[in-house]
Order: sequence, then structure tokens, then C-alpha cells
Amino acid sequence: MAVAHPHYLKSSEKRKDIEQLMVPNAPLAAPIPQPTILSQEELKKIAAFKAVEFVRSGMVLGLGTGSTAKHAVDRIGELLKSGQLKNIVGIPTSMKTHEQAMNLGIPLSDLNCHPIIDMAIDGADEVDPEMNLVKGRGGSLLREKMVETASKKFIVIVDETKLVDYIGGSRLAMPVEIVPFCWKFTLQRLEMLFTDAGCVGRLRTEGERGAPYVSDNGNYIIDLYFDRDMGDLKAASDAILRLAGVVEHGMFIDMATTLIVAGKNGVTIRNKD
Ligand SMILES: O=C(CO)[C@H](O)[C@H](O)COP(=O)(O)O
Repeated sequence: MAVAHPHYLKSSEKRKDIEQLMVPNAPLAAPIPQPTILSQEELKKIAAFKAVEFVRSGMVLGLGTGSTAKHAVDRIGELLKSGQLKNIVGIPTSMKTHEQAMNLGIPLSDLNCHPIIDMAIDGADEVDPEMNLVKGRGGSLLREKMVETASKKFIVIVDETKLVDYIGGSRLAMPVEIVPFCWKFTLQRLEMLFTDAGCVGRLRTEGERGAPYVSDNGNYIIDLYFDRDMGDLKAASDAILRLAGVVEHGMFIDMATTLIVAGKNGVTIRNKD
């Protein structure tokens, strides 16, 4: 979605504009400055670059996945290359980010060697007013949750289209990673948990033939869609995780420590109380 940044013409510029309209064959005036339109992609980049300003040399960093996090990883690579950052160790949250970071020359490790991470930076699909998140529309929710729960600070970077009144409020998917064995059975059990919220589940597929999408961990993903607010998120989380066959879900409850939102009125930074 394209959004307009506020822009105000100076009164002299406005006058020139009007005069030009009124005088026939008037010589063309200098072009009137147009409002700056920032694309969603540019807003993602702005949020990502702002987050990287919090990175310090020597940190162990959780590297997120998705189009917003990609900008942050690119920026970290750039700052390492220029020598403005030194001794960074990255912990990638997906095979895709692993590959991107490796190509940028970012030294990488994993949770086995670095069970405590200084800071993670990642995008999100939804952010509610309490800074609870939906993540995993990119399919990497399990590794993201493992890395981000191990992080002392977790900076979430989004453009303002990701802000919702309640989790599920975008009417887009809330992903659940499940084992492939008898996935239809697990899908039905998931739907049954949330009949009051009008929940419908769909197996995530890919390619023309609609083959099941397979996560980095060899699992399937069920996308849950809600008609209404599911209510108590912790209760919902517990109920989902109690189902045999479920590996993890994409609700990140009470995990984000900082939220950076880029929008038409600029960038806002909010820290969790
Ligand atoms: O959770 C994720 C991937 O599993 C992403 O962070 C989330 O989907 C947001 O992606 P994008 O920045 O491309 O909008």
C-alpha cells in the first residue's frame, strides 16, 4: 500500500501554480514539488534500518526472516563490511536468512553455541495494541520463536499496515506448524478449538500442483482464519500446544520488547512497559 508523507507547499509556490492556470500561454513555471510517496517496501526498509541503529559491535544477533527483516540483515552486512560494526555473530531464523547472511559475510552460529542472544530483529504479520504478534506467514515461525525467546531484546519491525486491533484481526492467516502425519485430523482438531471464533483452517500449499508447503523443519503448516476475536490468547496458545501433532503456533505473546513502526507520519518506537 502506498502512503503519502505530509507535505506542505509554500504560499509563494501555491500562488505560482494559480497564476499559471489563469494566464493563457504563460511560460511554464518550475515543476511544483509533489508529495513524497513511500511504498510499503520503503517503509519496511525505514523500520529495519532504524532497528539496526540499536546494534552494537560484539553482539550476538537473532536474524529474522521475511521481506522486512531482509533489509535489516542487508544493513548489518553493509555495516560489517564498512567496519562500522565488528565482531557480530548472527543466529539465523531460517535457511533463507542463513543463506542471505552467509552471502553477506556475516559470521553465523546457532542456539547450541549461543543459547543467549543479545538482540533479535524480525518482522511480523500482525501486531496488536499489547505488542503481541502473529508471525510465520513466511513459514519460519518455529525457528523464529526458538531464537526470539532466547533473546534478551526482541525488536519487531513493521510498516503500519501490520497494526491490528486484536490477534487474527487482519482476517489473514495465523499459522500453526504441525507434523505431516494425519494432518487433516490435526486441522479438524484445531478448528474445533475455536468454533466460537468462526475458525477455518487450511493446509498451506505451494506450486501449481498445490503440494503441501514443507517448513525448514520438514513439517506442514495449517493457516487458521478467524471471523471473530479468539479472546484469551494465553488460553488459546495452551489449547493449541496441548494437541498432539502440533509443533508450534505463530502467536508470539508478550515476547516483543521494542516495536518500530514506519508509517505515513514517520517512525514510532515503543518499548514494552
Ligand atoms: O514471520 C515471518 C516469517 O515467518 C515474517 O517475519 C512475517 O511473515 C513478516 O514478513 P514480511 O516482513 O515479509 O511482511
